[in-house]
Amino acid sequence: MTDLITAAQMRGIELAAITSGVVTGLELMERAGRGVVAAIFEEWPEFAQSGGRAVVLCGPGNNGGDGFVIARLLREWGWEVEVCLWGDPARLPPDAKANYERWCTFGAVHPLGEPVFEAAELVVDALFGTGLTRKLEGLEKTALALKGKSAAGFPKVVAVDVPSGLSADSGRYVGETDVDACISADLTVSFHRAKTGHYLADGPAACGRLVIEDIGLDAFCVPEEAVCLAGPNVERLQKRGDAHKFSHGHAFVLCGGVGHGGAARLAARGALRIGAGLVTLGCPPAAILENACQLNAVMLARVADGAGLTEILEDSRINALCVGPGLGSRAETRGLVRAVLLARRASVVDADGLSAFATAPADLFEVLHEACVLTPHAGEFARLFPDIAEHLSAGCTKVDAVREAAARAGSVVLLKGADTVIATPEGRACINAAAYECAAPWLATAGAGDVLAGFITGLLARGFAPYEAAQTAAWLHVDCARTFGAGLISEDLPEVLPSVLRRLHG
Ligand SMILES: NC(=O)C1=CN([C@@H]2O[C@H](COP(=O)(O)OP(=O)(O)OC[C@H]3O[C@@H](n4cnc5c(N)ncnc54)[C@H](OP(=O)(O)O)[C@@H]3O)[C@@H](O)[C@H]2O)[C@@H](O)CC1
Ligand SMILES: [K+]
Repeated sequence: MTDLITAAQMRGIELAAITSGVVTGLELMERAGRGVVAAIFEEWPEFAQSGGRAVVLCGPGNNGGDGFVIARLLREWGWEVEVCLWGDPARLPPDAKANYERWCTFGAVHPLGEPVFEAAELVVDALFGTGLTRKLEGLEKTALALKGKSAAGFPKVVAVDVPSGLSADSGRYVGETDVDACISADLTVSFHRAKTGHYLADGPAACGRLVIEDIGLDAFCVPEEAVCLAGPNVERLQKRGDAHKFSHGHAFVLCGGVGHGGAARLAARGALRIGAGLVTLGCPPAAILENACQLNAVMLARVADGAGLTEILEDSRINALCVGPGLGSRAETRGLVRAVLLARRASVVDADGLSAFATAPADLFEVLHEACVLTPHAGEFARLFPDIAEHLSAGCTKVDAVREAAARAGSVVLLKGADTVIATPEGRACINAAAYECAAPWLATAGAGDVLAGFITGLLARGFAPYEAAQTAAWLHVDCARTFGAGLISEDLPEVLPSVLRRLHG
């Protein structure tokens, strides 16, 4: 599992290293600068062969200090380097000042004005890193100039730690800085561990490609509350040779009325493909014929209302439920959700199952329990947790928002997006990022969320714990989309799952 940390956690690790006496701040800055230059040459090997012209933009803190190191190292490689500084050199922090003074023995430092980048092959953004605390102003002309590349794609823009303007925690532009006033990089080089902001919100688009350089801090522990990148539990996904269908559980998916069964059928298909031993679709009596015409391996049951469902759930072998996809705003929806949750089985509450409680979220929280997974998209989340959604708009990170929501709901919450965040009531959290080498643009398609709900339900039926089920399902969902590629529609997701599982089990 890849750990992700916040800016404050990174500062804590750096401080622990420096106070332990094993390394100085100056040495860490040297390692950071060296790491950036190594990453640049790895990304563009031609830059290591022949020197070129580089402009290094340095800011008023230690990010700027890294910039002075990079300028010196590039110059040693034969590059012609120009350095521009934002702010007053007399006010640089000590390590940055030491590297500023060292650079001054080689070349000039210009005030950051309107640099001319046309002739540069490389621009290094060492303006602001993890210390950006407020709205960034005055960078508009520079940022815009950098967005206009030559026909050959120059200059390449490399951000040190984070592209200036972006929050290393939330992945959003600090203080609602206009995106045009922020740097967009081709490559971002960060240190020790990726930060949550590299994967959330605007982070991936602003960072370009992301490389993490080791600066020798591994002896200093990652904090317990670190977030990780989601990954599948490959071992648990495998099935034992001696098992029969009931040992893989029985998933039950609630279905909408006539003409509204597609979403639940997609979920049911997902649950079956991911390995639930049996899957039953529970639909209103009038919709039996419609569903019978479309289903084979998925079984059918009549469910008129909450009371009818409670009767069916007397069969204790039904061990995982999915309620919400395609249920609509029928009067029965709330009753069905209540019946599902009062049965105290592992359950996924999605889509209309969540929206049904928009006017009275407390009624839902009252019956939720720790074996549930809520899978809202941003709109459903805002309806259930309006105050938390406001914090999110005000700059709180998506991780913190989902943690807060999970604590309130007393259930696992999975907030969908290209940066899906999953959290438990106790504060464990992971990000399933469809970004960088895992980008899955074709996943933004109708019904994809229904299949995800089905995947989670299927894993719950197989006995996965809720957080583990949500994490593994979310990862597989993105991997299915990436494996299928262009032209993906939701029906394809369950069908491509076997090849994804085969690859995983190699
Ligand atoms: N941690 C580590 O292990 C390592 C860290 N390293 C490097 O250090 C970087 C962090 O350095 P940092 O803490 O000095 O912060 P940084 O981003 O340079 O900015 C701080 C300056 O910006 C100013 N400022 C803030 N907002 C502003 C605004 N809107 N407009 C204008 N000014 C604004 C702020 O001013 P103040 O708020 O104090 O008034 C302060 O002067 C990190 O990203 C990495 O590159 C590596 O060397 C190796 C290991
Ligand atoms: K930067």
